[in-house]
Amino acid sequence: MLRHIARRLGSLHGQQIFNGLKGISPDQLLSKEIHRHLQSSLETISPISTTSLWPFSSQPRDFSQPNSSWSPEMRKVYDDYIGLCDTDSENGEKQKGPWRKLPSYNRSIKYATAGIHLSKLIQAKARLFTRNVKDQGATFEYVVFVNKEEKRCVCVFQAGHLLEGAPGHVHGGAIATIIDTVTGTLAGFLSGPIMTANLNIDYRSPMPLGSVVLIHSALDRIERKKTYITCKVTSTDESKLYTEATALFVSIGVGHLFGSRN
Ligand SMILES: CCCCCCCCCCCC(=O)SCCNC(=O)CCNC(=O)[C@H](O)C(C)(C)COP(=O)(O)OP(=O)(O)OC[C@H]1O[C@@H](n2cnc3c(N)ncnc32)[C@H](O)[C@@H]1OP(=O)(O)O
Repeated sequence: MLRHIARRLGSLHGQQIFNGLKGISPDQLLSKEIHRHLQSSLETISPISTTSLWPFSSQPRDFSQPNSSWSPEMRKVYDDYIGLCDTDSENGEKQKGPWRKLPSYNRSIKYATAGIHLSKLIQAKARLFTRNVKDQGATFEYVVFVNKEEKRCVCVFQAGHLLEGAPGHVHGGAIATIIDTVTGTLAGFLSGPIMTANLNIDYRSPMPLGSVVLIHSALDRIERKKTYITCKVTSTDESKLYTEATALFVSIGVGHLFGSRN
């Protein structure tokens, strides 16, 4: 199917996409591309050439950029981590930092080369659960920073008013969602395409709506197809523990999503 779609796109775009897929199975295609993009800078998608006839934008929107709904606390933690990321110095040289901010799109497929175009063709109405509400600040505001060397990440998360569970506090399912997302992002970054097999959560303290918290995730171990991640959710000064979790992700070929076992 992907080759068929690429053939149609390729006819619009100088055969670029289809030629790139020759000899590669759909499984290999997305596995390779998604993994390569996650492992590399994750900064931009390689855009395919566009013509004025092409109705779609070629750059996906990064949802993990500051916006007016962010509290000063959210912005301060974000700025602190940005200060630890790769930067361009005044003389134009790259300065290495231990952290990297990951972009966040409203569909995972957008991480793949030409994924923004494929996303218009495959289940076009689908949206990532955590990025499906347009009202900024209403649900999940979050940014993930990853430290590749230490195989861990930190997510700055501001919980919006539509995430209520117990009165005035964040729903346990919403907390599970953001934990699944952050631990899954780290597992995907380290191991390529994965799915959640197991998620264990201990809720230690209620999290007030509007809270800004840190979600610390780290690799525990990798055994064959299994990637084990540990997770702690704390206040931004790390004095308060809200939640602890462990997660198991199993590596998949993309064919797994279409019913084939490999
Ligand atoms: C893109 C970036 C940004 C994107 C940012 C977004 C990130 C979002 C991340 C969210 C991800 C999700 O929510 S995913 C949605 C929720 N998850 C699902 O729907 C998954 C449904 N389950 C499945 O499809 C399957 O059961 C799998 C893939 C989990 C496992 O497939 P399988 O076919 O059973 O795997 P199999 O090869 O037999 O097993 C491999 C090894 O894992 C072990 N194993 C398998 N399942 C389990 C289990 N539940 N608990 C313990 N161990 C297990 C086996 O014993 C074996 O161990 P050994 O013999 O090697 O010792």
